[in-house]
Amino acid sequence: MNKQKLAQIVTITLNPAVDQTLNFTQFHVGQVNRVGKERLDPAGKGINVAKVIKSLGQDVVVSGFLGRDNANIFEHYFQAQEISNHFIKVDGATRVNTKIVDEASGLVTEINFPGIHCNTSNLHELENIIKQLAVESKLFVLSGSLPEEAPLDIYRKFIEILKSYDCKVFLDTSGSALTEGIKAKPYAIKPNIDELKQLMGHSVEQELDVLKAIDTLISGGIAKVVISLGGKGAVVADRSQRLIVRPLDVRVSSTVGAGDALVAGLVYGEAQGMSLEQQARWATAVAAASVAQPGTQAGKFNDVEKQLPNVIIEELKECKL
Ligand SMILES: Nc1ncnc2c1ncn2[C@@H]1O[C@H](COP(=O)(O)OP(=O)(O)O)[C@@H](O)[C@H]1O
Ligand SMILES: O=P(O)(O)OC[C@H]1O[C@](O)(COP(=O)(O)O)[C@@H](O)[C@@H]1O
Repeated sequence: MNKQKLAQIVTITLNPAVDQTLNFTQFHVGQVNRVGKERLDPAGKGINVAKVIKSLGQDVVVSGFLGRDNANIFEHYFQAQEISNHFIKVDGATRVNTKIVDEASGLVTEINFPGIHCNTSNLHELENIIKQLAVESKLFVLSGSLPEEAPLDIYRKFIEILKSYDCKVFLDTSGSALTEGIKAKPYAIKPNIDELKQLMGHSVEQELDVLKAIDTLISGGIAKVVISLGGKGAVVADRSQRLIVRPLDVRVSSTVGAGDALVAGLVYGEAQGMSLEQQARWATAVAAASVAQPGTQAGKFNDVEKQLPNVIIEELKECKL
C-alpha cells in the first residue's frame, strides 16, 4: 500500500507527561528502596499513540500543550522520530509521572500528577491548530486527562468541530472528560474496564453487563467501542460484530502505555482501511509488543508482524470473556 496516500493521523495530548519508570527487584512499602534501573520517556496518552503509529511506518502529527521549562525532552524525541510537532508551549513544566515496577510481583504502581496549566488563550490557540490540521488530516486521537483549567466538555467541543470537517475521532479518556466527550458521539472510544464502570455508573462484572454497555454506547451513536481488559485482552465491537481478542503470551516488562498502544493499532488499521477483525489483530499485536518493552517504548515492527497470526479472535456470542 502506498503510505503517501494514507490518511494522516493527528494525536492531541492536552496533558502530556515525562514518564519516569523505576525498577526495583522487590518494592517494600514503608521501607527504604534502592532503584535498580531508571528510564525517562516522553509520554502521555496521545504521545504514546503517536510513537507506536510512527513505529509502524505511518506518518503522524502531534499537538496539545507542553510545559516550556522541560519541552526539550519532547522536542528532541519528535525530531529524532520524524514526528510532526504542532505542540503549543505553555508556562511551567510538563508533569513527571512516576511508575514503580516491582519485578518480584510484576506489579506496576503509577503516580500521576494533575499536570499542566493552560489559560483561555492557550485553549483558543489549540482550537485553531486543530481546525487547521483538520483540513488535511481525517483521523484524530484525543486522549488523556485534562489540565485543571480546561472545561470538562472540551473534548465534546473539539469532537463537534472535527466532525464538521468530516474527521473521525478516537476518544480515549476517563471520568467526566469521557462522560462529556461521548455526548458529541466520537467515532470510537476505548475505555478500560474501570473507566467503563465509571462511565456507566454501575458495576460491569459479567459478560452480559459488558455487552449491554456496548449496546448502549453503539446505539447512542458511537461507531466503534473497544473495551480493554488488561491481561484478559479486549472486546472490540461495532454495529454488526462483537469480538473478543485474546492477549498474546509475552514476557511483560511494563504495562504502562498498553492501552495507548492498543488505540494506536486500531487507528493504524483504520488508516489502512482494515476490517474490524484485522484492526483488532493489529491492535493486540502492537499492545503485546509494547508491554514487552520497558517504559512506554513502542515495540518493533518486525515483532508485531510476526505475532499477527498468533492473535486469537472469537465472536463473543460463541464464547465467554
Ligand atoms: N499482561 C499482558 N499481556 C499481554 N498483553 C497485555 C497485557 N496487559 C495488557 N495487554 C494488552 O494491552 C491491551 C490494553 O491493556 P489495558 O491494561 O486494558 O489498557 P489500559 O492501559 O488503557 O488500562 C490489552 O487489551 C492487551 O491486548
Ligand atoms: O492523561 P492521564 O490519564 O493522566 O494518563 C497519563 C499516563 O498514562 C499513560 O499515557 C499510559 O496510559 P495507558 O497505560 O492507559 O496506555 C502514561 O504514559 C502517562 O503517564
